[in-house]
Amino acid sequence: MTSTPADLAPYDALLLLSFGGPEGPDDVMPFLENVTRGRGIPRERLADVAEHYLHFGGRSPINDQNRALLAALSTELGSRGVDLPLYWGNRNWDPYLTDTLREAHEAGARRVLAVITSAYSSYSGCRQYREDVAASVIALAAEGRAVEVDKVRHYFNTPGFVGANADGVVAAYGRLEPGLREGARLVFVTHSVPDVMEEASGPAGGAYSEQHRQACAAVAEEAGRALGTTPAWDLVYCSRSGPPTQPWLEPDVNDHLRALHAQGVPAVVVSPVGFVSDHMEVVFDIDTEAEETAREIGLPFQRAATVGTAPAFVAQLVDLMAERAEVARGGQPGQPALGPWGPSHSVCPVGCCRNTRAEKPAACGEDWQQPVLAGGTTGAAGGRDAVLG
Ligand SMILES: CC1=C(CCC(=O)O)c2cc3nc(cc4[nH]c(cc5[nH]c(cc1n2)c(C)c5CCC(=O)O)c(CCC(=O)O)c4C)C(CCC(=O)O)=C3C
Ligand SMILES: [Fe+2]
Repeated sequence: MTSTPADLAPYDALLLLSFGGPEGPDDVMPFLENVTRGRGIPRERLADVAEHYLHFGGRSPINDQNRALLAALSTELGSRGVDLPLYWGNRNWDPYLTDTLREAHEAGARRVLAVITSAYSSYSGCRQYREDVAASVIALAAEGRAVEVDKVRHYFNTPGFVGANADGVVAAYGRLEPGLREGARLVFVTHSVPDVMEEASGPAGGAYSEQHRQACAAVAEEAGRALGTTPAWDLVYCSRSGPPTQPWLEPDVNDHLRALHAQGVPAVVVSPVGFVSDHMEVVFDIDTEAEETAREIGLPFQRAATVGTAPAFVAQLVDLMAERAEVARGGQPGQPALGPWGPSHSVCPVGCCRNTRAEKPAACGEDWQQPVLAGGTTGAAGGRDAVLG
């Protein structure tokens, strides 16, 4: 484990940036309208998804999981002597990002380091958050507030993320009947995305599924060390939406379980490697639907834990913050990464995870420019202290 300087200079605040979710039945439709604004999701799909949330009392698990992650991060930061304020802001629900950044600015924050609750490159998992940050920073500049936001690199191939997933897989194998363990297939599941989003993901396209395959291979290999042999694995998808005419990544997890059963696979361990905690997709699409499919066809099924607040994952996120601060100071920190691609970029290249629908400014990228403050000065480092006194 790296030692973290108590000071994450030049940053003066930290941010957990997430998706947000409804907290009760009355929030469900307004939340879904926020999520799907301009995204071309059919109404029937919205009604279906509203049902998933209502099935759980209209409350998404995601906010409480983020609260737990914030608490775990605070403890880890505190144990390393870091006492920067840690904020939480969402794309689709309260606390909304702009309000959070305004509050941070009010309390004195000028350079904020963000961690996003998504491990992989894609428009939905990365650039859309960067667009949200840009929109918030621009809105605050119009109020005369200068805030700069950077993000940590993608963590799909970091030892802490891979290790925590591997621990979950090993524990799930341990819950299968002993006679079933050896032949049990390891089925990794992530969020499906439209083929066009997959093709635009990362700097050169195709990064979404490739990063997943690299993470899956690393998790399987690490789990294999504890299990005695590396399990055979597949990567499959859940939560397809959009019109049926639009191609999305396949196979769907339910179809895949049927196919495995037909091939004679005796059992499955399902690892939701695409999700950092037990989101609605995990508790509904996997624990409810896919589990039911497995039960229907008589396929023994164990679901591996998501990384959640696993200590190795939490420590990894704090390591990434320390690394990113060193990069911002002009240093060259070690950047541990498993698999062929090595460490992901800290600043997104131009065109990375391109928005295929519209061109919007995106923060944390090579082509991002801090907006001009109301009053005529830029918010860029150097000028801002003079402006704001
Ligand atoms: C790649 C990806 C992640 C990243 C993985 C990550 O960040 O972990 C992610 C996260 C999440 N997605 C979430 C919820 C929703 N996503 C939707 C719609 C969509 N997601 C997409 C992709 C992704 N989504 C796409 C391509 C669409 C179609 C519309 C569009 O092109 O934008 C819809 C609309 C209804 C529907 O279509 O299903 C909902 C309600 C929640 C909250 C869950 C909770 O409440 O616990 C979370 C964390
Ligand atoms: Fe989603």
